[in-house]
Amino acid sequence: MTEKRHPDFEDEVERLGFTRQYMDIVIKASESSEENFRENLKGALEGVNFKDSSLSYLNMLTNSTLLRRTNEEVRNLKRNFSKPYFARIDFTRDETGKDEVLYFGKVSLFDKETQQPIIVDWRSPVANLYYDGRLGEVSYKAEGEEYNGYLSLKRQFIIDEGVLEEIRDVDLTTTDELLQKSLSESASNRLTDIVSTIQEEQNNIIRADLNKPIIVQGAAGSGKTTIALHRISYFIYTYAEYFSPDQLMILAPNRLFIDYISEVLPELGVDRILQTTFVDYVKSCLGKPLKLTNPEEKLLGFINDDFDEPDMIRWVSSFKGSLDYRDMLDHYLDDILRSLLPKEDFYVSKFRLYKAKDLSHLITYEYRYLPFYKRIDKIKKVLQNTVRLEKKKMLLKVSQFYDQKLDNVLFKTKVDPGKRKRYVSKAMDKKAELLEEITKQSRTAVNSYIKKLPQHDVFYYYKKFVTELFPIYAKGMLTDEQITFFSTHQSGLSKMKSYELEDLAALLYLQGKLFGIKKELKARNVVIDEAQDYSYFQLAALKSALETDMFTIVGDLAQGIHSYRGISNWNHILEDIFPRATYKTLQKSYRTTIEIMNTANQLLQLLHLDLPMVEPVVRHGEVPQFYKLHSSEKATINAITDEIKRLYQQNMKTVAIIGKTNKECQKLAKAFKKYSDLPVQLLKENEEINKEEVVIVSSHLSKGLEFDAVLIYSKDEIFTKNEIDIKLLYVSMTRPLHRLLFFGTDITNFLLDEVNTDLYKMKLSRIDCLEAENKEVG
Ligand SMILES: Nc1ncnc2c1ncn2[C@@H]1O[C@H](COP(=O)(O)OP(=O)(O)OP(=O)(O)O)[C@@H](O)[C@H]1O
Repeated sequence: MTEKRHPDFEDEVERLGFTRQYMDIVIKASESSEENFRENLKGALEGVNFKDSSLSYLNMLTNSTLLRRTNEEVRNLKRNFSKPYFARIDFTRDETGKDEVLYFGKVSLFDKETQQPIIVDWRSPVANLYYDGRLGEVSYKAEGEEYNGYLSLKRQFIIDEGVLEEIRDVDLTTTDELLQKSLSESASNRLTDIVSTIQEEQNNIIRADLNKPIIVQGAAGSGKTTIALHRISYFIYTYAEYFSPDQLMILAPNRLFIDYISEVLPELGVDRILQTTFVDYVKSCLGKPLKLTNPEEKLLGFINDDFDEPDMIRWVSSFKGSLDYRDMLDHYLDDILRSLLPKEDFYVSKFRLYKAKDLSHLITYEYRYLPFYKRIDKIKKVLQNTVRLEKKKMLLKVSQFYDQKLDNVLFKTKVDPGKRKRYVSKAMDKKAELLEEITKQSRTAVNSYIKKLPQHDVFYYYKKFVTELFPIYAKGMLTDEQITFFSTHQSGLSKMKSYELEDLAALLYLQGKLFGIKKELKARNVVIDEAQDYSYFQLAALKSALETDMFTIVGDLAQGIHSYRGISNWNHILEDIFPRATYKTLQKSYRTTIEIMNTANQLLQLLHLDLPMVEPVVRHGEVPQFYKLHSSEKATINAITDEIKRLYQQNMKTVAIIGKTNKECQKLAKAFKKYSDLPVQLLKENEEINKEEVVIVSSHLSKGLEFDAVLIYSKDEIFTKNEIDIKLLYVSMTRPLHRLLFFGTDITNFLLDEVNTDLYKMKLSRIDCLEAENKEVG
């Protein structure tokens, strides 16, 4: 049922030709002036047979303006010109009994004459039939209505540079060959879109209720990042009228990762979305530079067992990420609010225009929907309005009062003229003085009144809390030992005028509650990747500051290398932070081979997490191989270089060497520069990956990335059987698409002694073999 012998092949070639010509004409119509368009069209139409369409040459000429599209649409058409669609379905609609033939691609295109779709966008509701529907009776939903019908054909196309290469009809028995083909290809160092091979379980996540948050626990390589990006694309398409892409935000673990996903964004039409990291985002929200201790140092401290009191350090980190900490801050916020309530009534001159009690009521109740200092702004406006309204009245009252007095004196004949004169002059002075006072105070009273209220920034409030007030709020909740440790820890940071990553949730939370977040930073829909490394409070603070629960949260607890500050289960998040969320899991891994996944799965079991084993999509490869390091550095580098060259010969395009920590990687990179002719790139967090070079990257930074082949290297730093190490090793082992090699002083460096021996191979490098042969000959 494949290749060029397919009976419909010629028809499909013709259809593809027609589609491309139509696209070409639309592009030209949109880009050129009317006159040029006519000229161009003559050329474009030569030899084109529009037998399938009702378009005629004349029609096209008269409709040239109708063909015009927006710049964005033209850009999309151009982008997809070489591969306009990837699939087709034949669907007979119950309602009308009509047969519909629909081609799915990454743009939509309509025949202006017949109003028939030439290409249907993969995000349209009817495309669900392709992703979800088996052949036979099927249905799909669009705008709340259900449509039924009969699906008689599902066809996939492989089109390369505008040429139809293959057709495959998918039925119940055939496996998804397009998926197999796509998975066997090599990694480009950038994520790609998968619209033509989205699987049913993934489609369910992409299209899950867009009005609800979603949390996805997905195995390594199950497509979480990819699916999250496709869901945004689907969201933008569905809500194009209500949302603009700049109201969405992607939070990625680091800059390197943003670069890694950046290629897929324009392909999916979502490149206008704000892409940032949690740290950068919080910094923008706080609006002031802040010094942050290097979070990796803490991770390394745990990895290397550097801390005197590791349990307490771990406790502080996890406490600052907990909802208990948030609750404590809520009590503190109650007290801050109390401190902001006015103590004095508001006067202009002798006139009391507002009672403090009433203003407090406004702050506490009427404006409770606003951040505290926004409420004060409101109060300011209320007072300014009141003054404006009352000013005339006050002036009048004073004038009338003194005029009356003066009248009385002037008409009292018995009064001594000298006395009267003095009285009049005094009264007139008093009147003038009061009028002036009212006029002046009307201008200044509000500002001076508001100025008396506490005016501090978020850093002041937070610092006061952690360095002074903490024991008060923590009393009864924490032990004395914990309180003392916390206070000392924070004072140390404060002395260095520094914060640590774990403080950012609290700072963001306080900022949101006290001052609010600037409009341009207030995303209405947020995607969080690698969410297992977030703390509960980080998620709660984002939700609170952004005032929305529209989050797409994807992660994998098995890769939670920051679990000392991160989350350990999704239930807590579902119950306490996002109760409206849909929860889904992805168990299939699309990245790597069965052989590599089997080995990684055995490590996963050491973690005793309540997670099922990862199911690799059926794709075989070589079992992972272990190579023993040489005693001489030079010989080791030679052996590794030789193996990498062999990998390149086997068409592995991207190769990475992963070491446990950056220190191990630095040493290796140095040795490589000395002894190897292969160019290497020691990857840093803010760098782009260079495809041409062998990437050397530390295990924690490799999270989320993928390469054709991965060598895990361990000389000075071994992976021990503690939780962080197992996770780091698991992350490293799940990066390759095709090949996994271990280079170490012993198999125990990689916990391979915990793995069935048939799941990996002990190998001698070619250089070792040669040496062994030489010895024998000798
Ligand atoms: N349906 C699919 N068709 C083709 N390729 C797919 C599909 N789903 C996932 N992939 C590929 O599998 C690989 C892993 O995807 P992705 O990086 O999104 O997974 P992940 O769950 O985020 O992984 P990790 O947690 O390990 O970082 C990518 O190369 C992606 O293109």
